[in-house]
Amino acid sequence: MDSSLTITACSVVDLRFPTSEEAHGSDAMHTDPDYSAAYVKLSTSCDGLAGYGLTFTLGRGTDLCVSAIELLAEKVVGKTLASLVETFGQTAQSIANDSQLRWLGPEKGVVHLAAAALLNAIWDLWARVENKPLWKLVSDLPAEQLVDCVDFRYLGNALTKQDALEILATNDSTRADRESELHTTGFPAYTTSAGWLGYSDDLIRKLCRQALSEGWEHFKLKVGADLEDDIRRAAIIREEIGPNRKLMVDANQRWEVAEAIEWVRQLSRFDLWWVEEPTSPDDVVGHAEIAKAIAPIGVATGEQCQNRVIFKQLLQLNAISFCQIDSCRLGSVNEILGVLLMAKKFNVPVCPHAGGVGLCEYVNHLIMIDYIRIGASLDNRVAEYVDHLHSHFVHPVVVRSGHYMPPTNAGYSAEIHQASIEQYSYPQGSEWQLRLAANA
Ligand SMILES: C[C@H](O)[C@@H](O)CC(=O)C(=O)O
Ligand SMILES: [Mg+2]
Repeated sequence: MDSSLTITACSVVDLRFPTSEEAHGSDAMHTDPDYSAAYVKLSTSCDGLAGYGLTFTLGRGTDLCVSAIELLAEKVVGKTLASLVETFGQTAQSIANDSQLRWLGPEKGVVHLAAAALLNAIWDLWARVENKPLWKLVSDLPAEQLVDCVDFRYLGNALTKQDALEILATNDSTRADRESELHTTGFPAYTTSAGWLGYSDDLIRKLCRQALSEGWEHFKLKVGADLEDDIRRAAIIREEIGPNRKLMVDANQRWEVAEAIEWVRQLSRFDLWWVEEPTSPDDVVGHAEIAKAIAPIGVATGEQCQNRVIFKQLLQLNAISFCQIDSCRLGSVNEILGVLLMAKKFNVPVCPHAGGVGLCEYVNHLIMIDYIRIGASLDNRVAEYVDHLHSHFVHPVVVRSGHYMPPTNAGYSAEIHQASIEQYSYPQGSEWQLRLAANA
């Protein structure tokens, strides 16, 4: 790497896509999501070379993330890329732990989402400089360097640096086989695209049939608002997909603990594989209680787990059977690597969340890293796929017969077409100007 390559500027755009107009992405708590992103570009001293990153939001409030990223940017602008990634775990820690901004978290909420966007852009830049897709950059790192990217603070009673090195060492001799397997068959995925809460019964049927024809084997249905509706919708989807394919449900935090147990009991006739976010993402003990009561149906959670400490507790208390990392809620690859390593140590499969804009593009890299270097298994592993907004990305995900294929372009895949930015930046983009004028 050219050691003088310097980050010269950080620009941030508030991008919003009006997905709520057709209920795409809707669930029992988020009834009108406009899939959105605070989108970062890090310009550099090398003309034409930039790093791109984003954090996922739901519409209103994206501007708060934009402001937080602008505040954090002073930690990277003027720095060389080499100095930032040399001890990347420390860089991540310094961004997540600004001595004043941390009061707004710490390591949670808007400021942590902002940290993720900024760090995602640094990872993208590093991968571009090395001319590798992000997953390949990380998969090729020497074990010590990979482990130095992790922020181990607060993990000591669950995962040490030594544990991490041992996990990597155990997987080392077989990693090339797994990498070549990914090139051939990809990583298994599931679809949520047929099951959004705001979709009509007819649309669910139609989308199930379409997904079956595309080779999907795992389906997720949104539930939690009304039991009778859930029973009817689950019956439709089970009828369409048959008895042998996997069905998961997602309540998006809608229930009290006892209510979750009873609701799942009512839905268990549809042979559920997991129940996702049954209650508050902060209620670790509640998750453990639900997990015990509904077994063998598994509890899955993570898309709104604010940081690695919550994941640590969920794992320590046997509260989850599926660990759903989120590429933008955790503090980027640095914090995610720590969670992947903990999940491996506790023998819990990682099934990343990807319902959002750009999240499929990101998890595509993360599952490759997990399979090649850390989790090293496909047992009970599926990554989420949703079929929205991919055409806005310069290098969109490639999914074949229900499997994510390894990205081939250099970087972390978050770069968005300039034309899309001009249409969907908020409020000045042409699509929003049309809508704002129509509503005036
Ligand atoms: C608001 C989002 O679409 C959310 O429903 C995504 C989600 O829970 C998932 O994909 O899982
Ligand atoms: Mg979910």
